[in-house]
Amino acid sequence: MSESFQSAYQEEESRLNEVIVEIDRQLERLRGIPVYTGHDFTEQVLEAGREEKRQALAKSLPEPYFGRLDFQENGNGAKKPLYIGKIGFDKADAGDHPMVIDWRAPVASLFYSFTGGTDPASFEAPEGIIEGLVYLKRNVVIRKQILERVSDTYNRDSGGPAVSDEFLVYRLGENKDNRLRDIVSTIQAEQDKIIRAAKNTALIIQGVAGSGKTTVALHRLAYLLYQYKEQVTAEKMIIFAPNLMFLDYISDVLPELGVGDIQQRTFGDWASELLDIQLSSEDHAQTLNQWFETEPGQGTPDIDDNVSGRYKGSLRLMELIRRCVESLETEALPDDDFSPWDGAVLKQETIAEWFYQEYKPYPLAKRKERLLARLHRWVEMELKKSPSAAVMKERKKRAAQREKAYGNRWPKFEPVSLYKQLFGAAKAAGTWFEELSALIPSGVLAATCKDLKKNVIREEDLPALLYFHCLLNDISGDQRFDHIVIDEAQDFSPFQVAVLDLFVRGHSFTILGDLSQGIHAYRGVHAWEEMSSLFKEEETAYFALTRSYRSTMEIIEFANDILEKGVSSDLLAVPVFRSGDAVRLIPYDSKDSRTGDLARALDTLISKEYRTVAILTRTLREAKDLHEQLSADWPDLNLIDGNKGTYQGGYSILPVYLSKGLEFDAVVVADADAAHYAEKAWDAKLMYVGCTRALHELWLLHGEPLPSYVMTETSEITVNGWPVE
Ligand SMILES: Nc1ncnc2c1ncn2[C@@H]1O[C@H](COP(=O)(O)OP(=O)(O)OP(=O)(O)O)[C@@H](O)[C@H]1O
Repeated sequence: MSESFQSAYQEEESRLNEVIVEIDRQLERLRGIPVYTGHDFTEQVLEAGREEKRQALAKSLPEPYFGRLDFQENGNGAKKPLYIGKIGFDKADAGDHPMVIDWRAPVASLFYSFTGGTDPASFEAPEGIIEGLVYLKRNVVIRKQILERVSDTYNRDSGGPAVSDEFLVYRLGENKDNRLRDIVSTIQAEQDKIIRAAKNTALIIQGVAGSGKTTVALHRLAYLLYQYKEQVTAEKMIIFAPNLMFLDYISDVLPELGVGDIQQRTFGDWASELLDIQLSSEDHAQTLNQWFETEPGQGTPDIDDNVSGRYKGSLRLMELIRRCVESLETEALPDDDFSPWDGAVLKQETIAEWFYQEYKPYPLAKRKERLLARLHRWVEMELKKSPSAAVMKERKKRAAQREKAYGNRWPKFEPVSLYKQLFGAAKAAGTWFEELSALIPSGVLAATCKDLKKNVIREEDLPALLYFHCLLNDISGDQRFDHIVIDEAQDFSPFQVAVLDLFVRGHSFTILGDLSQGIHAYRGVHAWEEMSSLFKEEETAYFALTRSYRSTMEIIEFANDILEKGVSSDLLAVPVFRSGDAVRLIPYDSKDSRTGDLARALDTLISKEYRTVAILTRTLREAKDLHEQLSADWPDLNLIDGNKGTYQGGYSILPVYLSKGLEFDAVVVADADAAHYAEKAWDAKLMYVGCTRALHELWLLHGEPLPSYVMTETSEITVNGWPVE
């Protein structure tokens, strides 16, 4: 241990003790105040504040901070060490600066945005830009109040070098458990920009595999809650993610950041609940079957804009629906007078004036409702003019029948009913439906009509149904969001985002994805312009994350090669300098040895004490078969088949397409050969997704031949055959 390191360690240890004593002191004081349970409002507010503080202090006690930045503000005295933690707090007797600064505070942004050199650094504070000099950037690891590591990543005294990746590499080298974790101690400058971007912007983020998209989105939510406390609440923020297992996998990050109550849903769940409709239970499995389970190696059918999912996610359908509702509005009103009994007449022109002028600000369903209520009030007024009670009774009876009949002459302003009419699955309320239906691609029209006649509603129908809903009804205050995160957004459609935009205030979106992982291209976007074009230029911002933090350099270079050769993509990842074992390409000894070889691979990797290991098969069928064959020897081996809502970690077998979003210490790609992965961009993307799930070690077991996009010849990156035992 060098002398300077020893003194840094001692300095930090004594500072840590000081902080712990202070937290204990404050906690003791707060716990000594009896909990207020009375009815006095002011006291209740004070008690809530004390309770929040008690919890925050107790939470920060085991690890009060993780970083230190020595900063000297221009024209404002001496350099000061700023300690940065997940939760900020001041010294009880108000010292001249906080003991620990919340990582989300403006000054803490320097800890992340400062990349080195000797030039002055600056950050944006509420009072304006503050400039100064950074002297030291230090990471510390504290666990259970014990100082475990001190790592200086920048020291001005050493000539002002670039901030080093040493601490980041140390963190990335750790084995992962079964959950995504927070990264507050190592957020990178490019990620920090996204986390702290202004709230009312539709951020679109293209990030290579492992660039921290999901992680960054979660940190951004925590930041928005801190920075815009007056404008946003956790309950009014939502994360859309692809499935329940993925939501479970990411579910620890927000609580770690001290944030609760943010809604985490799949789009299908949220939309079908809002519309109060039941989605077809077979839809999901049928879609996956159609696209992923057909004969592997043959490649998927070609995808164009008239494929059902692409069309139903398109702005073409959105426009059709808008026109449909526009026609409904012009044609809805019955074109004759209303007469509740012979001799009483409410002129059509009067009704039209109510509908087209007075109630114009309301959406259609509300206008109809208001109009019929007013018509009823008019009837009641007229009834009062009856000459006798007997006549009144007779008129009342007649009026009730005619009001009902009149109401029935109006179209039903109900999404499913209108959608069925548009696709020819129910009798249309007007000829304009047919004119619009003729614009729908014939294959989509016929298949959807067939489904709808059987009341089968699929997830791909939801944007259209939601849009009908929005055009016909009010979106209530409690249905509106302060912010929406869309993860794996390459699988979302422009129509989905356009409809969600109606539910969020100020276009406040974080939309993250990776086009290279667009394996659901039959429904997702093929270019980010499809989404950015939904917003005005000043409402949206685009960021690209190119550094990949998950995998070793060898794995990233191998995966980049798949993209270059198989997808002709230039969205390549830049690795952090973290070297590991070469990627292993292992031919099966023979066709019969496949199961044995995969078992051997699993056994070898498990014996290396990785906490998470996965075998990725090309199809679910193969995953199930293999799981059955291997589970006798490994009873704890999980089969991930897309039906579970939780993610257990440990050792898993799953089809490659279900691995998207997850990561494992070691990955075995089973059957990485041309018989399973065709010479098509889509298959290369599947292979890319599979390979980029690995943190430390990647093995590909295969028959012959390999697809052309699998690199074999670069000895620093790949090696052939089993490790020598
Ligand atoms: N700044 C960072 N410091 C430490 N670890 C990081 C950092 N950024 C990302 N990581 C780690 O990299 C891994 C990938 O992160 P994440 O899953 O958020 O990436 P992603 O871009 O969503 O990946 P993919 O698209 O491949 O699913 C995680 O283990 C995460 O903790």
